[in-house]
Amino acid sequence: MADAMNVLKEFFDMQAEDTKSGTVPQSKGYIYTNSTDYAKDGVHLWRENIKHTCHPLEECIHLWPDKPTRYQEVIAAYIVEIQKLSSRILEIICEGLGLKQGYFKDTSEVQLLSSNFYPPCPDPSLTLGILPHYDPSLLTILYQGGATGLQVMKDNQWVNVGAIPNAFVVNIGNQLEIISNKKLKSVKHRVVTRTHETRLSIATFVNPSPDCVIEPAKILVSEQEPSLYTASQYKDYVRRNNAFGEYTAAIQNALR
Ligand SMILES: O=C(O)CCC(=O)C(=O)O
Ligand SMILES: [Fe+2]
Repeated sequence: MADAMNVLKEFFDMQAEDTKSGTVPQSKGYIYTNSTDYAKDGVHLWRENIKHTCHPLEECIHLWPDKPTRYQEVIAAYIVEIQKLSSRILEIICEGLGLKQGYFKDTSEVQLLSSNFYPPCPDPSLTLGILPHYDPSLLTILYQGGATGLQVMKDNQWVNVGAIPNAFVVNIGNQLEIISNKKLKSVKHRVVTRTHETRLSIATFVNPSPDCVIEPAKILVSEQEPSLYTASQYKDYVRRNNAFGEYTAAIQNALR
């Protein structure tokens, strides 16, 4: 975990030196953004971000940044562990919902990494690190080191998520809400900025493969509890909801 954080910090430090403002959206590879492009973003978020797909690992690893030189090796090792962790968590959720073993195998194949670097912000009242949103994933495994800033919506109030070093935050995403027919609820969250602290986070979205049909599990639907969602292929869901904002198309291409 520490290695992954270090290599991402180095990556963000290198961008500060040699990247033009705005974005490097590529149809394959990775997407780096540093919201300094006011006009285009509309909202000025206080963060830099890198996104790339991690599945299948052996096919996409060479499309990731090659500087710092250890990036590919370190992040691949991190992703392999995250994949094991998310499979375990999904097995337990599966059991908890009373679904048959292995129910999530096909729906949890694709990992998408999204890492954010939030510099200190001179006036946190003026901007956010990331706007309130729900994750379009099945699950999100978030590592935030010991940093604060993440908040979740609970009973109509923003609640700070404790900054526990060496702990992962596990967010339920929209797909798990659909499959569980809302027994599990996708969590609304945001990141606030801090005057003196930096924040580096690594979110790994555990996503269904694009063709996978997502719908409430049959066993969770009955006359008393009718289905609350219609079936949809994950790729259609992503397109319809513009799930990754202006990078939706680039990410869809990368996942193909
Ligand atoms: O940077 C964070 O801690 C939050 C990231 C997040 O919510 C996201 O990428 O969806
Ligand atoms: Fe999120």
